[in-house]
Amino acid sequence: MHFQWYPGHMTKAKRMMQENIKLIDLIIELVDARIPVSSRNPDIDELGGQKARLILLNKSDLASERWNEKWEQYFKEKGFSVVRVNSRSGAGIKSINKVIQEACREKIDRDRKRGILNRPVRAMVVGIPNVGKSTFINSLAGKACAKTGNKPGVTKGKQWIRLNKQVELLDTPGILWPKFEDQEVGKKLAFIGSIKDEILNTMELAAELIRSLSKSAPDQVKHTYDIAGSEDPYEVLREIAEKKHCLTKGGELDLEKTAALFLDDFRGGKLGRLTLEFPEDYR
Ligand SMILES: Nc1nc2c(ncn2[C@@H]2O[C@H](COP(=O)(O)OP(=O)(O)OP(=O)(O)O)[C@@H](O)[C@H]2O)c(=O)[nH]1
Repeated sequence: MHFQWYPGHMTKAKRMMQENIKLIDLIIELVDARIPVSSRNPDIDELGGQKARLILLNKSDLASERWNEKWEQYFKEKGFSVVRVNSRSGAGIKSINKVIQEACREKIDRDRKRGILNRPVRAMVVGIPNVGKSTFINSLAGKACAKTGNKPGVTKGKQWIRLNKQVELLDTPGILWPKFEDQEVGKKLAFIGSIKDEILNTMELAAELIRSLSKSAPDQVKHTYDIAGSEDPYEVLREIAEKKHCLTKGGELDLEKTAALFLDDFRGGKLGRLTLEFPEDYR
């Protein structure tokens, strides 16, 4: 299975990010809690230089809570501030302001020593496509926020969202590109739906996901669909098709449709909260 992306967009996005990073104190990086490493682009570590760093384990509602905790610990050990969030419901969002202040403590102290008081921290949200950047910004900013920008002293063309007296957020998130060269990474991104399905073989992808879950969460598929659960992933698709009466017009089992349904169920959390990669594989 091969995955592709569009190199032109990547270069432009990287350039924009390099320009924007100069303006900010803190990088808020969203990752998908189900695949916290595969949904990052390690280039951000180099681009970010000395900036304060906050990692948000977003879509934490779709990942296993036990593994969310372990991943939080993993990133903290690497020197990041970390918060688990569900940007859709707003869970975890309230604690962010305090964490931002802590993450930027050095900068705030430095300012204070120079006699600069109450200069807001400036932050930028970054992450791969579909990780939830817009949802997060809306959730954090809420309705009460006012857009600043295009005023004297504010960089022309940049829009800042004033979250409160202490924090301003660049209103356009930075798009990072995942590491598609690694086929394992590409596969996981496809599982969570971050690569367009049209360029992928749905049945093959569903079979791969079934294979992967049979190792990490062996009973989940069986329980969800109340099936015996064969060793062969294509047989599992057949079992699901039978249970769901997923048939073609000619009355045959419609495995293509079943595969799409299965992937939708997984992505929507109907199979339960499932994490697809684990910290011990990245130590
Ligand atoms: N379950 C769940 N869904 C989420 C969460 N955050 C975002 N989503 C959903 O994920 C999808 C993508 O969210 P967006 O905010 O559009 O993602 P984005 O990173 O701005 O995407 P691009 O514009 O492609 O860069 C939407 O369907 C959101 O509703 C979350 O914490 N939990």
